[in-house]
Amino acid sequence: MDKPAFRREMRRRRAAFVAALPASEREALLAALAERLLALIPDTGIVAGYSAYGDEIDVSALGTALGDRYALPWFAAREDPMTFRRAGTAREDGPFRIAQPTADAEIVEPDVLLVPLVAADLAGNRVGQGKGHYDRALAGLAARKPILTLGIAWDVQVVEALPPDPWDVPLDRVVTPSRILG
Ligand SMILES: Nc1nc2c(c(=O)[nH]1)N(C=O)[C@@H](CNc1ccc(C(=O)N[C@@H](CCC(=O)O)C(=O)O)cc1)CN2
Ligand SMILES: Nc1ncnc2c1ncn2[C@@H]1O[C@H](COP(=O)(O)OP(=O)(O)OP(=O)(O)O)[C@@H](O)[C@H]1O
Repeated sequence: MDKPAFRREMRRRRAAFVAALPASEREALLAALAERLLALIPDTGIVAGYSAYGDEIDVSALGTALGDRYALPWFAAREDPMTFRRAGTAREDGPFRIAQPTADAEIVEPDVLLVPLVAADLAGNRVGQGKGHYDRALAGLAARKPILTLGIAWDVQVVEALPPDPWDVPLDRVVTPSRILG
């Protein structure tokens, strides 16, 4: 199966899982994920999360818990590289129609990067949106300072093995509501 077909297949699998997930169970899984993440994340440093959209797993509870230390991806335009700004509380829609901090929020360099996944394997190889935003961010940030990278997903998004592309930078850990891999 080629990568676009695999990505579609995994998005379908995620959609089917989320559609069948009762609200109460969803809340329990989100709380379990936030708790696992809080236990893994060091006590200091900037943590870049993401504003979940569609069927992605929501990490906003972690953002609330981290307060000032929480940052989000920020884009001026679709073609621009991904940057990060302190999350604060104000949000506006970015060019991908994903909520982001306002343009006056401080630019920051994360020490911990939460990476929303379409799929990952047991070794931390990853498939995302396919636009290379996280591929480039992982390469760029890691060249400047040590960074902890945590892939975030529902359990159904984890597969045994994915063939990595040459530019792929494996994740340090993959975290789901029930497991920490890696
Ligand atoms: N919640 C969240 N925030 C994120 C990402 C992500 O995957 N999830 N990103 C990850 O890089 C970055 C934004 N990059 C993105 C790149 C492409 C699309 C996009 O095209 N989405 C549409 C169309 C997909 C398609 O090409 O078919 C979609 O999902 O329907 C979205 C975000 C940073 N913020
Ligand atoms: N370090 C990099 N610098 C420039 N371009 C890159 C880099 N890494 C990847 N790319 C390009 O970005 C695209 C990423 O496609 P790929 O299918 O690997 O996305 P992905 O695994 O879903 O990851 P992402 O979540 O980063 O989009 C490819 O076209 C690749 O050539």
